[in-house]
Amino acid sequence: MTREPRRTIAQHADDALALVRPTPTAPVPLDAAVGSVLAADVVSTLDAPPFDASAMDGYAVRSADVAGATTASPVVLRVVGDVAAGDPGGAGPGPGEAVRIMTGAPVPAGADVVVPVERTSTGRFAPGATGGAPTTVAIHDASRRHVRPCGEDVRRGDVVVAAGVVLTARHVSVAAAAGHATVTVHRAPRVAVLSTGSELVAAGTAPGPGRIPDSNSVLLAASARAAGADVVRRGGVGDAAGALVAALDGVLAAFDGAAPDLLVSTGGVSAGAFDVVREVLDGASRAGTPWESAVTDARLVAVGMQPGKPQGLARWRGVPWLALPGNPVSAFVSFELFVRPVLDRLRGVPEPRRALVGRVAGEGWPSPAGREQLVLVRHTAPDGTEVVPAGRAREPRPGETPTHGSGSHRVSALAHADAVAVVPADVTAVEPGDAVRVLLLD
Ligand SMILES: Nc1nc2c(c(=O)[nH]1)N[C@H]1C(S)=C(S)[C@@H](COP(=O)(O)OP(=O)(O)OC[C@H]3O[C@@H](n4cnc5c(N)ncnc54)[C@H](O)[C@@H]3O)O[C@H]1N2
Ligand code: MOO
Repeated sequence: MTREPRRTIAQHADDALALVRPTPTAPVPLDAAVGSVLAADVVSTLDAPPFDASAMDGYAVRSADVAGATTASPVVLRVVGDVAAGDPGGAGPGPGEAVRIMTGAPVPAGADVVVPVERTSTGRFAPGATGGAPTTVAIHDASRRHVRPCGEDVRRGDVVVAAGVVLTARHVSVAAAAGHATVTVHRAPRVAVLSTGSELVAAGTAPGPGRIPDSNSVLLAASARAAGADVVRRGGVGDAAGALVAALDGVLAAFDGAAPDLLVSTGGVSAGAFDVVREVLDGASRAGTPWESAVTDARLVAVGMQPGKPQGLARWRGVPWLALPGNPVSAFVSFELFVRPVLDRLRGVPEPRRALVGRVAGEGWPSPAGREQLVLVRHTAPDGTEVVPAGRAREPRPGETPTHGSGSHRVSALAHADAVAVVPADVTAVEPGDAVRVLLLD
């Protein structure tokens, strides 16, 4: 029997990350850029505001005219014009004069104060232009300026959004305000997801004897898509090397002929007689086969973790390939620990690893010696710090013999978890009240 090299989670994550580089960059319209990673700083081409602008609907006046105006002792000015938002500005008030001005309009030359309409004898503006309105106005209070100075918020040349962020609606709105119609982003990673196993049937199909629904390819494809990837999915590849080789070659052309950036498979990596991914990756089995030269950098490893121990990585005709185990919870934690950081690196995230956060165990549980344990947990209160094992759809009934092991087949817990606790290898029991570190799930 050959023993696989034993790796820690951190080592295997490093090995996986080393397979990929960020995708190429290109300018993309703002509406299409949300969710992508910004590849170049957004530098403002404009001042914001681009001119001294009124912050209020009111009258633009000269401060020297209105100093000390009060309701009891107002200053009366002659109204000589209008300036609305979008007007270019134009002639300002002379001494003893006021110009009606609207919020966002450029403050005309000569004026340096805007008096809100409520602080004047007008009280409120009727809709429409000045015609017919009073030609004088009494100013009751000009103690505040209500002018937004040019460049107060942003100066031309300022970096308004820094490279490396995952763009949201907020970021692209700032890019628009800064004068841009496009931003430069990394291309979405192209990811092909394959699930292997002759027992698998497509979701929604009645399984029949010995068969089960293919939930892993749904999980991995949806997870990759939510992480910003373009995804093709090939579910239920049969447990024969030829079928897997054909499926791998098939997905190489599935993105309109462009090569994927990453292949992710589940199943077939452990010790079974029909573990087809192992067969294709394993050097001894590969020798002399038609796919011998298609596989490079292949490693089948035992990672010191539970669940998720058997893992593979390689390149298939040069394309990075992460081979995850088939048990559903194993596939899930493998995605979070190994695939997600690889996707993040591909799409240009500068720090592809997620930080763990501190929580408190609300219940205890046993943990295997010598392996890091990944436990699906849930918070007991929405904003709380206490977590408990996420559980599953139902507990054993009286008289039922509970199964042993890590429970990596119990798919239903995935619907209850909102975090994964990462228990160090030297811990053999988590006690209620213990500090635990968790990976928060989206
Ligand atoms: N003799 C040994 N047997 C096993 C070992 C071992 O070290 N020695 N390791 C166990 C561990 S740990 C794991 S994890 C599994 C991983 O096995 P594979 O990656 O080869 O996965 P499969 O055998 O194909 O499947 C395991 C399990 O998961 C179900 N499965 C597979 N694919 C899907 C899918 N797409 N959707 C839903 N469920 C899926 C499959 O039916 C099996 O029940 O190996 C242990 N065995
Ligand atoms: O390590 Mo396996 O992934 O126990 O279930």
